Amino acid sequence: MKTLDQYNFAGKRAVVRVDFNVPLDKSFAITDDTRIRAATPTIKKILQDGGSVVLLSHLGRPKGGPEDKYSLKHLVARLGEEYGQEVQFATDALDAEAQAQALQPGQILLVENVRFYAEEEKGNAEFAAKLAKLGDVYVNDAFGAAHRKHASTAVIAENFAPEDRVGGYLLQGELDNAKKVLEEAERPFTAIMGGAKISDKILIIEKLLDKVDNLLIGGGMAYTFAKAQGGSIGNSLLEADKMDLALELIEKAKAKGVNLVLPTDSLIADKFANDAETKVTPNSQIPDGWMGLDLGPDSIQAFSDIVRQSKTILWNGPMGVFEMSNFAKGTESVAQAIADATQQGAFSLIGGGDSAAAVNQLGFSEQVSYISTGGGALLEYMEGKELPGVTALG
Ligand SMILES: Nc1ncnc2c1ncn2[C@@H]1O[C@H](COP(=O)(O)OP(=O)(O)O)[C@@H](O)[C@H]1O
Ligand SMILES: O=C(OP(=O)(O)O)[C@H](O)COP(=O)(O)O
Repeated sequence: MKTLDQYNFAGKRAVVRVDFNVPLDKSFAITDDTRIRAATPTIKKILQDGGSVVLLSHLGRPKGGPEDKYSLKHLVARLGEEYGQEVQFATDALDAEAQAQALQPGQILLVENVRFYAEEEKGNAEFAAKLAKLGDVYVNDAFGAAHRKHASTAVIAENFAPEDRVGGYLLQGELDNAKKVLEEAERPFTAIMGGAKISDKILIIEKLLDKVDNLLIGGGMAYTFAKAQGGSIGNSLLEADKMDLALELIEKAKAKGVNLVLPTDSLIADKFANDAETKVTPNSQIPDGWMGLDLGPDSIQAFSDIVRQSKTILWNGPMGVFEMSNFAKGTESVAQAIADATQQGAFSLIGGGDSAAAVNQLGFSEQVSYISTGGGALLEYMEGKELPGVTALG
């Protein structure tokens, strides 16, 4: 893959695929601009070389044509601030060529949501060829969408000569950090998996069993393990069809000598609400009508101790329902332990939309080594799958 520093953009018009799929509130204000800020070094480098930039992105998952709430026009003002200059806007991805051709060196054009055309997600070659006409070099910096074989993330590259296909700084940086964890992890290496569903994370957990010394499993998915081991979990989250798999994972971990740690206690609630009644019980003895919504104090202690002694840490998925303040302590404590370990020289990589949001929301973003902009993309890469967005640059 050709890197940005190997390319001189002077006099070139670069089609840059970014992942500006950012959360917007009801009045279309951006609530987390991490992905916008993460792509800025790439855009600045092109402009500083004397090139111009045509930005392509998706926003959300529009079905069946344009929808105002998914319009990238809501990002124009924020992008203008980010780059300190005017950002032009093309209201239709298939009618942007004249505007693109009129760009002068140093200018930026943002093109409307490519997913307003169904051809984008289908990876339609004709559609991709039309998008390719918007520039004379293709830069992919959309790591968060690199696991999609869509027209603008992958197929488009075929329309450019190999020397005019370039990986952006963000794409490169994400791959470097993921590789560092997978291939050069200093030991002890601890992975912390949480969140809601085992089914989403099963492949990565299996893969990690070959890599890690410690695997800590918290959050909602821990209750399927507790139930599979014969415990009572009340109304806690359960994927009943994954109980056998949970037991298999425990056996595999044993066979591979991995220290798989499950929570021993939980903070349980009598309803799924911040003002619920709460108490602490062993994870295997949750009464009917109650549900585990966070780690209990013993589990927090055990998880934090292991994290603090680790030299490489990978975290994906919150330890409880951190969106409700009364159930955020497990997630916050693990984040604190990661921050402490990082300060002692450990390398910490945070992946997954909700984990990244938790780290940002709880104020730890400056205290970890790297927060990935990819959710699914990072997991797929770590599972050993090929990322079409990266392969296409070859
Ligand atoms: N004990 C629990 N019960 C129910 N939901 C939980 C529990 N622990 C965590 N969650 C929820 O899991 C969600 C995140 O899951 P997931 O999407 O798998 O994480 P990520 O986006 O980090 O990969 C959060 O919204 C959180 O509230
Ligand atoms: O938000 C994204 O991925 P993520 O939810 O895995 O972090 C990317 O923009 C990809 O979006 P998609 O999952 O609609 O293809």
